[in-house]
Amino acid sequence: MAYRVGVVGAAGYAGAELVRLLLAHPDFELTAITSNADVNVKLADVYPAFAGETDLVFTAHDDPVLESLDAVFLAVPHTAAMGMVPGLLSHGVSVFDLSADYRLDDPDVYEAWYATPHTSPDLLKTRAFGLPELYAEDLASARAQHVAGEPALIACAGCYPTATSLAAAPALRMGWCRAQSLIVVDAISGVTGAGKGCTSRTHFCSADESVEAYGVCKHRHTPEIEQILGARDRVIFTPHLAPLKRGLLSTVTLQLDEGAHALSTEDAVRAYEEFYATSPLVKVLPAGAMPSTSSVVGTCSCQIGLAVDKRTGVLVAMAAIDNLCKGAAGQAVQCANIVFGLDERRGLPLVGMPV
Ligand SMILES: NC(=O)C1=CN([C@@H]2O[C@H](COP(=O)(O)OP(=O)(O)OC[C@H]3O[C@@H](n4cnc5c(N)ncnc54)[C@H](OP(=O)(O)O)[C@@H]3O)[C@@H](O)[C@H]2O)C=CC1
Ligand SMILES: CC(=O)N[C@@H](CCC(=O)OP(=O)(O)O)C(=O)O
Repeated sequence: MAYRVGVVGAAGYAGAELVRLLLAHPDFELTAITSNADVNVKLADVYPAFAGETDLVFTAHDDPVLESLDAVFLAVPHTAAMGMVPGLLSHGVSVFDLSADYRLDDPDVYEAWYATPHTSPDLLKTRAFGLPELYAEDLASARAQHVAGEPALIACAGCYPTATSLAAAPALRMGWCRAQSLIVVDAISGVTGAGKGCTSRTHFCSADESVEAYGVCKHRHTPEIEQILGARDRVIFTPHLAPLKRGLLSTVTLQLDEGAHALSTEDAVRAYEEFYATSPLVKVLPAGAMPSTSSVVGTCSCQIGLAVDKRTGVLVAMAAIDNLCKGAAGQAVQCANIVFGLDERRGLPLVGMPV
């Protein structure tokens, strides 16, 4: 039996990626796609990549059919999502929210970073955090809710927090890092990370042939990364925009504790391989190999590379993902697979284009 699902915000970049994945998924029947800007327009007229594959037509974001579905994926901006989630849940629809609205545990932290009061803070206590490799228990609870006939709310992790945390969390959880030390994150994203709308920063003439830092010391993903890593006020996060369509590389520098100074790169690789032994979407590369965005673009895989610098006593942990896939749509489908009792890889592309 196929589960009936919908995508709200399907004309946006993350929404269109959801459509790509869901149309190819054997267990989900994509029943509704919404866009207010393109209502009554055929999907293939907006994204010619879908020509000949589907006759789906956009309906409005408040299409009542959404309330009858098994699950809805929300690919709308933060603040818009929290206007929709309580209503969908009240109709028994599970929600996979790609926005930041339900990611932060503390509504005051949300208000401080998003300049908007949270309108359904109670849901923050029961939502699952959608980063399966690091929040298996949350996803198991969401699965149990589904089995019990209750709708689940999954707050899918952000793109930068996903790559950064997959790179850094094992070292922190295994106790390798010096207590209270700073965690330095330099990350690079392709321009689709900024969504479909064009700004002076993302305009071709600004973004092409240039790499620039932005949001320095004030990016809204900082508290999300700190929450996942359990490192409040210790993350220095510097995102950069690069002239790529898709792809995100996060390079994290972690100060090793004296007890971990004997660690070699090979030891670190072995320990990370063990940490991710039951996480099929994460590929830990051998010592000396470097993750690259080109290897993961179009896939839901995350490649991790590691290097220990004995001279300075740091671990450099790097993770490459496709911001639209493992960083957004693919991770949402991975979470849905788990909630609906399917193999977490079901329907997800895992091997990129070799060249
Ligand atoms: N792009 C990325 O790499 C990632 C994105 N995300 C998150 O996914 C969500 C979508 O991002 P992205 O696809 O990049 O954004 P886009 O700007 O490309 O698309 C946004 C979509 O949201 C809809 N929308 C805009 N405003 C509203 C509103 N007020 N109420 C309801 N719907 C609205 C638009 O609908 P319409 O068609 O009517 O204009 C559009 O379809 C965001 O929350 C983003 O933070 C998460 C991780 C990575
Ligand atoms: C390149 C670029 O501009 N990226 C976006 C982040 C991507 C995103 O969609 O944010 P969420 O993961 O929180 O949804 C930014 O820096 O705001």
